[in-house]
Amino acid sequence: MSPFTDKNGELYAEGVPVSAIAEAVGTPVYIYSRAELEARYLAYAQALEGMPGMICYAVKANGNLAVLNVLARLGAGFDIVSVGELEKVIAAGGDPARVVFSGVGKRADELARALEAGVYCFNVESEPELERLQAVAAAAGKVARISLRVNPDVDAQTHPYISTGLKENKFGIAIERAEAVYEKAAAMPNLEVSGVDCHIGSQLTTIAPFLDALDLLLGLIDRLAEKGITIRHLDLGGGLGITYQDEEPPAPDVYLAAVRERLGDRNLELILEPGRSIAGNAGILLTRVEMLKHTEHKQFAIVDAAMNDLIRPSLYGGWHDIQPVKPNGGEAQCYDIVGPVCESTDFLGKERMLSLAEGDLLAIHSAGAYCMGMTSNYNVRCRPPEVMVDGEAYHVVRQRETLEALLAAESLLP
Ligand SMILES: Cc1ncc(COP(=O)(O)O)c(C=O)c1O
Ligand SMILES: N[C@@H](CCCC[NH3+])C(=O)O
Repeated sequence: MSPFTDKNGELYAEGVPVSAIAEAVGTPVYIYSRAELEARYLAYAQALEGMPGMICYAVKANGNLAVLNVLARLGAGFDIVSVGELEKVIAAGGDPARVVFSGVGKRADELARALEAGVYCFNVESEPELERLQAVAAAAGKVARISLRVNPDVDAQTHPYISTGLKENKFGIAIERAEAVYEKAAAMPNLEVSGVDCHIGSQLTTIAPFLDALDLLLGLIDRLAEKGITIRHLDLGGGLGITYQDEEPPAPDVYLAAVRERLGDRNLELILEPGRSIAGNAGILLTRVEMLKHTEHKQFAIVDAAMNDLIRPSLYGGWHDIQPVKPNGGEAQCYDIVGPVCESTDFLGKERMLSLAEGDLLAIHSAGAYCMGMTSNYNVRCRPPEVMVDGEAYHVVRQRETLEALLAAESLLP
């Protein structure tokens, strides 16, 4: 059940009326549920029970320190794509030995820092990266554990902007090239070949594309074994979707049961890198109606959150449920919910049937993943604060950005 539910005619986050949070910290504000984050992580951890492996939460989905800390306390691993994410994981109490490092453009200084911190594995995405890592590891006198991210050319059947496992995508090493690159890696003195990795896309709502990719990777693992290259771990990336509207993605236990069946008695450690399916439905964005604008063609509810606060609708046509915090029982009308930014793509939802008045609070659901992390200062708007609800209590886990700080970061010419 969602941690964001109606009680006494208004919306609660766990045991806290969200209107109280709006009163205290203002709007727009992101609100997360600790219980939901924990439940979603544990669903994965339990589905993996009895087999060696790690659930490495994809930090990019939501990298707030408190979010990372909640997961680190449960023993989560982390999937990172930058040294910035690594430092956040460490600051949040995460164990670098449970970190995998993904990403297509890792700088030499990032590789060096990750090696020094002792990350579990580098998910190498190209031959130039392999050579760069060998050089960095040699200079440090260390051995770096690697997997190759293989691009299996599988259609994830998701939005083209968040599909990553097709030939035309920039990610990974083409599966046809993979054996040759593994041979090259195995001959490099400061690299230890350990795994095979893939990540075919995000917001997948069926298991079939994952299993197609898995079959291709298992075939590769067998061919490598014939060449004397032993693969010890398999990283299937993230990608499991969530319900925004009416999607019915499989639960982690169903997904993992299918994977485990395919793996049979192979002696492989399994790594997953879920992001959205852990954080997505653990967060909402709370916004307030500034004004209602009626035109001949349309009715607009102009709210105090905008595309700079939540860009998924503008960028991917992402659909998020929008719900009045205290429904007023009036007659619903058709509104476009838009922000104050000077772009026609600045909308949070279109053609929603709602009964609204100026000053009303609205909750934008499924906003725990890829929302706060993708905020910007466009139109010189300050990034919103973040609040973590924990039972009957709540904590501000990131302050609202201030105009003073924004101005202070820039300077005039001398
Ligand atoms: C390499 C990698 N791992 C994990 C993820 C997390 O994906 P998701 O949030 O769909 O689970 C992503 C993002 O798509 C990614 O690029
Ligand atoms: N930002 C995307 C997901 C990107 C996944 C990262 N590889 C979204 O909101 O759906």
